[in-house]
Amino acid sequence: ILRGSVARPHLKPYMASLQLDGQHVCGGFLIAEQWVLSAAHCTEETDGKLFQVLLGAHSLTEPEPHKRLYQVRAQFPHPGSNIHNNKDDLLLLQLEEKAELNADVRVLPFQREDRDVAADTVCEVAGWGTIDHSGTRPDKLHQVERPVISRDVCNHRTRHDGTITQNMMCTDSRRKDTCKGDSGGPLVCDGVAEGVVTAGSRVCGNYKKPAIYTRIAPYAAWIDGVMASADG
Ligand SMILES: O=C(O)c1[nH]c2ccc(F)cc2c1NC(=O)[C@H]1C[C@@H]1c1ccccc1
Repeated sequence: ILRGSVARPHLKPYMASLQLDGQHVCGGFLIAEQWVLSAAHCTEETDGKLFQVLLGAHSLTEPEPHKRLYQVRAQFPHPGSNIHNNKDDLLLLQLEEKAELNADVRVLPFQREDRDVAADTVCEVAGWGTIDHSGTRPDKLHQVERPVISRDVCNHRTRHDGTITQNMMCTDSRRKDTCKGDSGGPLVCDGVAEGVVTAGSRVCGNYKKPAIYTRIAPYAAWIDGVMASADG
């Protein structure tokens, strides 16, 4: 998160850190007791290894009362996701067991009504991604508020030039922005997850390249289907 602030500890109890060998790779969030939603691109350099999911954390390194690392039983990248674009950039992770819910570990509801969030709506995004242009990685969760921008503005030829589909949405990236390592985290508007930070490589903090999110509502049926089919 660029030019945000350290989050209030454990006030975003749905946040997950997807880790490999103890290293944060991407964000994610708890959508059900045994399920985390993230971004499919985050699995690109894992050569088939499964993530581990850290829940209940504020600091990535310090001991905290409800912090716990969960094993992943299975990972389900959306079948339409691919390395060439940001389409269908969603990843469902089934935890090895149901997460123990408590003050620091809680499910975040996601939007099921497929309607665009109005432009200028101020939403919030959090993550353990880079916090400055030299790529400093934070130990604590950061957050930032960002206004939604319309798909038309985001698709302008000087911005993302028509690549933003109906299943994507954008927020203003002037100075304050998401950045590498924040991908997979939720864009939260009025307490509901509306989008997932896309994990395609993208410049951060440049107003000409707004942040891109996968809208969740269009994928509600896919999410429900995967959760229902995997012994759950
Ligand atoms: O965050 C992203 O946008 C993104 N997209 C990807 C695609 C493939 C892929 F193998 C990884 C990623 C990845 N995450 C990262 O590189 C994470 C490792 C870097 C990082 C940044 C800040 C703080 C901690 C760790």
